[in-house]
Amino acid sequence: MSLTVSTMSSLSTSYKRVVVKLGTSVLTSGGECLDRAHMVELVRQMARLKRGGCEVILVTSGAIAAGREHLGQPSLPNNVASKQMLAAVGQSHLIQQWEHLFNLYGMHVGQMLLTRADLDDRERYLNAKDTLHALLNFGIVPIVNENDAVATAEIKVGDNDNLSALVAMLADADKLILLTDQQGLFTADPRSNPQAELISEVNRITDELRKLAGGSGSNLGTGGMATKLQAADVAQRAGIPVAIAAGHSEGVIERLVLGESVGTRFCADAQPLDARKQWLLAAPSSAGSVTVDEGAVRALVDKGSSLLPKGIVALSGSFQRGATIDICNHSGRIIGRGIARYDGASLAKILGCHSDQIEQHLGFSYGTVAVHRNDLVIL
Ligand SMILES: Nc1ncnc2c1ncn2[C@@H]1O[C@H](COP(=O)(O)OP(=O)(O)O)[C@@H](O)[C@H]1O
Ligand SMILES: N[C@@H](CCC(=O)OP(=O)(O)O)C(=O)O
Repeated sequence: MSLTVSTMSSLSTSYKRVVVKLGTSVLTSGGECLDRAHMVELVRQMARLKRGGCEVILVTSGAIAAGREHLGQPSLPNNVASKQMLAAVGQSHLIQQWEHLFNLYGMHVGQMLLTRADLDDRERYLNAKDTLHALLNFGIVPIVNENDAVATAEIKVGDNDNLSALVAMLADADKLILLTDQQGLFTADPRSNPQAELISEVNRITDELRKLAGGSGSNLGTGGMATKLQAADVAQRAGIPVAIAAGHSEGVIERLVLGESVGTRFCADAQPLDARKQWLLAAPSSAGSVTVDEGAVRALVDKGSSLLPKGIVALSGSFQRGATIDICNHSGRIIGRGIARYDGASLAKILGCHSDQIEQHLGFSYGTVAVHRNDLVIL
């Protein structure tokens, strides 16, 4: 069978670029193998979208499931090495499937396997961005997954929900669609709470809402609703609206981009963070942390001020000037992340100091702030 683009109708939408994330639960339909019939249907919808002038980026899970399938569902220890081995086997089969299916619709695909380390420093982040945009400019569908085979705890994003939010930012997407095995976010995990109700719209992600979102109810998925909410939070703040919906609802991608209310919708923030702060929010792992006093918390959170050495009470990690550091409150909760204007050793000498004492303590000064508000994002 060979379809061509000319045999298909297109779909007219106001969106210019969407990221579609497909969880393992959708790609396997809850079973042990990739559900190829359903994958065709999802590609059909994405192809229609593309034909209507909307670029599509696919973030796909399923490498581990595909590896298990290809090796005949071996019984392996449930450890990282087994998962990495399965992902190494499965990723090539997964991308082959996607390539084959998109080719049926006359479309080319390009594979991008990322880890957090690839997005950690701003230059690498911008490189990844360039590649993504080059694929899109060439009319190619980028297909992204985490590079599980090499990702260790320190360098991995860890779940494809958060990865899809990073990709949506990299791509400057105007919609992020997270497809899973539930209709959306419920008031409790519907697997264990049949009375749970679907939440159709979320303006702000609050701590109460986070408490409703549990982990994965299956042993195939990673992260469950908790990571989907983290992803929605990041995307919202970058000005990207998000939908969580069921991958098996009929025509779900088409209906979402046509503006139909399907699943749970997260509105984009009216005042999105600028590009540099988006990167800070999303990408870096931090090289150290500072603990700040309550006055500093108020100044940072309520007034949007810079962090001064005076507000810092403790410091950990040995970091360079220019490193990304976490900012914690007295109970150790990370309240922000920013770029240090002083290296850790110097900062340790001036914490608690008034601005006019800095030079006296160090014999030099890079200015009065420890983390400038332009280099600071509140979490
Ligand atoms: N409040 C909630 N609403 C909906 N689903 C929830 C909730 N809390 C936990 N879950 C679980 O999250 C699962 C979806 O996440 P996950 O298994 O990681 O799927 P995917 O492979 O699509 O990423 C659901 O099957 C459900 O059991
Ligand atoms: N990168 C892994 C999937 C990780 C993940 O987040 O899975 P899921 O929760 O099903 O989206 C894989 O390809 O198997």
